[in-house]
Amino acid sequence: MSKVKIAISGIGAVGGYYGGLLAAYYQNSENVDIFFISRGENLQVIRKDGLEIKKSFKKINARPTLATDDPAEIGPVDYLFCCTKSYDLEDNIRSLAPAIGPDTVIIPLLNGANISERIQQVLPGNKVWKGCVYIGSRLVAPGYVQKFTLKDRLFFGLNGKDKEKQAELQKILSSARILSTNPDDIDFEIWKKFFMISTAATVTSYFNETINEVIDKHIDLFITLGYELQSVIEAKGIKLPEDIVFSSIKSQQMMPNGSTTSMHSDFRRGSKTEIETLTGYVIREAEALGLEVPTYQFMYKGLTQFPYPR
Ligand SMILES: NC(=O)C1=CN([C@@H]2O[C@H](COP(=O)(O)OP(=O)(O)OC[C@H]3O[C@@H](n4cnc5c(N)ncnc54)[C@H](OP(=O)(O)O)[C@@H]3O)[C@@H](O)[C@H]2O)C=CC1
Ligand SMILES: CC(C)(CO)C(=O)C(=O)O
Repeated sequence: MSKVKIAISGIGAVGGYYGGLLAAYYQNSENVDIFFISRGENLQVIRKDGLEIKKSFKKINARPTLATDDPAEIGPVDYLFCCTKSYDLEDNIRSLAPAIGPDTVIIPLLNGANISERIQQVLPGNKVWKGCVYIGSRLVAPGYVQKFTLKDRLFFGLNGKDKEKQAELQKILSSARILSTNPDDIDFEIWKKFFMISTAATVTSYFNETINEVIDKHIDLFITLGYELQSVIEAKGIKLPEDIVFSSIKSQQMMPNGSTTSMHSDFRRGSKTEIETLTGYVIREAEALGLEVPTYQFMYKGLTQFPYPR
């Protein structure tokens, strides 16, 4: 039997965490090869010293079969996890062409409501599943990923399709101690995660405060964003849990003090951000549906039209 080839594109906070756990477990495996698609100084450090992952009190060093910035060195893989940011999703997917064959399954782990659909538009003939993750992690230095939340869950799938292949992937993940769920209704999970991250990323970035700070000081606006987003998602015909506005905030109260969203971290660093995917998307969808989302609108305006206080 030929080896299962798995590539992870974007060895940052999310790709580094999941790719790292896979590479550490399958190092020297006769059945599975793990490839990292990375670049720059991060790639140089990983090639030299491996990738270090800090998870609670544990440190794991991971060395993939190959770490490269050239997907042609890898060739077509069985599974390709996409873990870059959403602002360069399409360009990144095009650059991955040499690693994508007719049987390659693509699994995006990015935050966003329509990430798989965006990939499918670039690759209309390929298999694109859906995915999302609940972890909080950061690439704190080249070659070094820290996970700061206890929460640790990866959801993936494609409603009712490819079940056998999904079972194969889930076995590969669980052997590497990656907690994953392959639900019957992956769309539900994607929208639930989008709900959580869109509201939290928007409010933490707007106030330049951590999740617990905005819960303490601006709970009213956090809730209002939730109601606005709930109205948009429901108008699209998507069913969410009835208590989504409050359960979503409650689930984030469990995050360690000082935790914030990755979009807020990007604003703080002065980097490019995912605002169009996490905030702008809601405004554009609301407009198309003829709905008002005033709180989203003023926060979006504040975040896009004024210099960010740092
Ligand atoms: N961090 C978190 O806790 C969570 C993040 N997410 C989501 O996951 C996605 C990824 O986020 P995160 O991991 O934090 O982001 P990071 O910026 O930490 O990681 C993305 C990585 O992708 C690399 N990259 C981008 N383009 C390419 C390319 N063409 N070739 C090789 N490498 C590339 C970046 O390199 P470079 O630095 O050189 O650009 C970077 O190292 C986002 O959608 C985010 O919202 C979801 C849940 C939790
Ligand atoms: C808020 C958090 C850490 C929760 O998983 C997240 O998804 C993100 O920052 O992108």
